[in-house]
Order: sequence, then structure tokens, then C-alpha cells
Amino acid sequence: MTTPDTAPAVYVSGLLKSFRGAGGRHQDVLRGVDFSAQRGAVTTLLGTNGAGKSTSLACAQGLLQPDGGTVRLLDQEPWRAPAQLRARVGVMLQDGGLPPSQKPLAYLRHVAGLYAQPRPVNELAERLGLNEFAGTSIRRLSGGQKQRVALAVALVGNPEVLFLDEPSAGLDPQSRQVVFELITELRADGRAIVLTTHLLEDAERLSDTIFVIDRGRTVAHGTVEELIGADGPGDLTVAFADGVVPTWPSGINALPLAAGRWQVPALDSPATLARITAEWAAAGILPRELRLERRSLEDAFLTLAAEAEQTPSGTETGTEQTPPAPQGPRARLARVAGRRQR
Ligand SMILES: Nc1ncnc2c1ncn2[C@@H]1O[C@H](COP(=O)(O)OP(=O)(O)OP(=O)(O)O)[C@@H](O)[C@H]1O
Repeated sequence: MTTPDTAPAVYVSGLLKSFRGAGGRHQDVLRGVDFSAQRGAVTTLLGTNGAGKSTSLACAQGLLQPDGGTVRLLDQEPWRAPAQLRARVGVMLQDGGLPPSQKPLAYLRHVAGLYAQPRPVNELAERLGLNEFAGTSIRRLSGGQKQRVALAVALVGNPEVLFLDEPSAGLDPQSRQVVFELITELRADGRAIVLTTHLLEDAERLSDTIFVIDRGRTVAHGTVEELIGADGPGDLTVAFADGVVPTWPSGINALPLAAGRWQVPALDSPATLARITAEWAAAGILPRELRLERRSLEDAFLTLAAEAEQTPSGTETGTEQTPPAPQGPRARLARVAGRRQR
């Protein structure tokens, strides 16, 4: 990755991190993570479970010191940074990191009191529905309720940079919508938002830039359009009335589906589409339905994961390699998609 022209709020390059695993051996968890986050943008680290997203975020925030690579957070090395830097950064951790015996609103007020210009606590509590359980101690809250408190705590200091580790995990649709709206507002207000997710739908909906992390490495980055390949091929699906059997120009790979439907995968040019419809015009047939669907982020992610799987994983001598994924990319994505259904 080249150094960006404008100084990003977060800049991470060549990040390395090992942990001592079972039997005292090192496991290389990060083996070359690169990402940067601009102000006024949502930057997403996308990857399957265990890819290294949370570890990358922890290094970028200064909660963990990396073994190698460069990290700049608001132009400083975060693990050496003074308290003033902390005050400019909001963090929502995956496990919440909240004091279990405290009550949500009292704790939020306490945290707000630590900042020079906090957001109004009542407004945040209202937006995130914290009043419903204001009198319950944090340890008794549901997972989704804790998530909402954790997000409020991350936001209350009015941070310039916001790190959100899986912000929508475990939230009901209504709360998820509120979180999306808050993130969109923060972006419009010029904050740099870095989030992690393995939910392709969330990544597609929210992100200005996505960095795809696979087994400790950044394997691709770009806008959703760039990753999908907006000008690339799409799948054409057509349906005909009962008894109509379409003819196809030579060289067109049309696959019959159920109930009078056909699919032409990876249709790659307007000229090909024109040839197909000209054939039907000549035969005097009109489809009941015609849909050209662009590739989804899911398709792009599958391709990237498959490519990454074929790349040998280099690592230092004497250390334990990150074990190859036990399943293929399709199965790994199935797990991702399974979680998306929640
Ligand atoms: N403190 C630690 N000690 C040992 N291993 C760790 C530690 N923290 C993380 N790991 C390992 O590092 C790998 C990456 O973990 P990480 O939490 O960064 O992944 P992730 O991409 O955030 O996954 P998920 O989507 O499941 O949250 C995992 O194999 C994990 O077990």
C-alpha cells in the first residue's frame, strides 16, 4: 500500500503480531495488515472469524503493541501516546469492557464527566434506548443491550476517531438501524470511523472503503464498487410464459432453471445482451421477466478468499504458521452468511 497523499486519521502498514499459543509456540496472527482511515469516512475491516480484525484494531488503538510494522493514530504512535490522544478517540470493544456492577446511565454520566466537551448524555441515552434498562446493572443486561451501552460510551466523548468492533453484532433490527444512522451522522460530521465486521451486508451498506483481511493479511482493499468490479460481468436471469422455449444465439451459455427460467452467468457486454434480445425479437418472443444482477460483495469476497487460499503463507522460521483454514472459502463464507441471518 502506498502512503496516502492526505494524512489519514489512522495509518497502519505491514502490521505483525504473534501470540504465544498452546505449548509456548508462537502463532503469527497478523502477518502484514495494511489499512488507513480518512476523516469523514467509514473504513471497514472485513474478514472471516479469526482473520485478525480485532487484533488489528487493538494495535491501531494502542491496546496492543505490534511486533512490527507502522501504526499512526492522529499522527502519533498510539501505545506511547499521552492521555490527550485517548480523549480524541472512542473505542467500542467486542466484549464491551464495561464495569459489570455499574448501572448504564450512571456509568455513561461518569464517562461523560471525563471529557471536556461530551455529547449530551440524555440525547445519547434516548437515541440508543438506554432508558429502558437504566436501573439494571450492566451484568444483568442482554448482549444487545450491552452493545448499545458500549456504543454510547464510545460516542460520549465526541471522538475524532471511532473504533467499533462489530458494532451491529447481536442487535435487533431496530437497534441496528439506529446504529447505522449514528454512524452515518458521524461520518457526515467529519469523524473517522473504523469498524470491523464479518457481515457482508453491513460492510456493503456502510463502508466508504473496505480492507479485506484474510488469515492475518490484507488481501484487497477498495470501495464496494471497486471490490465488486462495477463494470464487470453480471448474471442475467430471464423467465418466459408456460410453453415458450427460447432460442439462444451461438456461444451463449444459458442454463435452464426451474419454472421456465433461464440464467446466463457472467454476461459481460451490452453487445452480448443485444444479440440475445435480437434473437428473441426475430423469434417473436418476449420474456415475462428479465433481470441483470451485478456481482454481490459476497461473490467478490468468495473470489478473494479462494485466491488467498491458493497463496502460500510465508512466516518466520521457528514460529508456528497460522494453520490453514480448516474449510474452503465457500464453507467459511457459509458460516459468515449463517451469522448474517440472525
Ligand atoms: N491474546 C491472545 N492470545 C492468543 N491468541 C489470540 C489472542 N488474541 C487473539 N488471538 C488469536 O488471534 C486470531 C485472530 O483473532 P481476532 O480476534 O483478531 O480475529 P477476528 O478477525 O477479530 O475474529 P472474529 O470475527 O471472530 O472476532 C485468532 O486465532 C485468535 O484465537
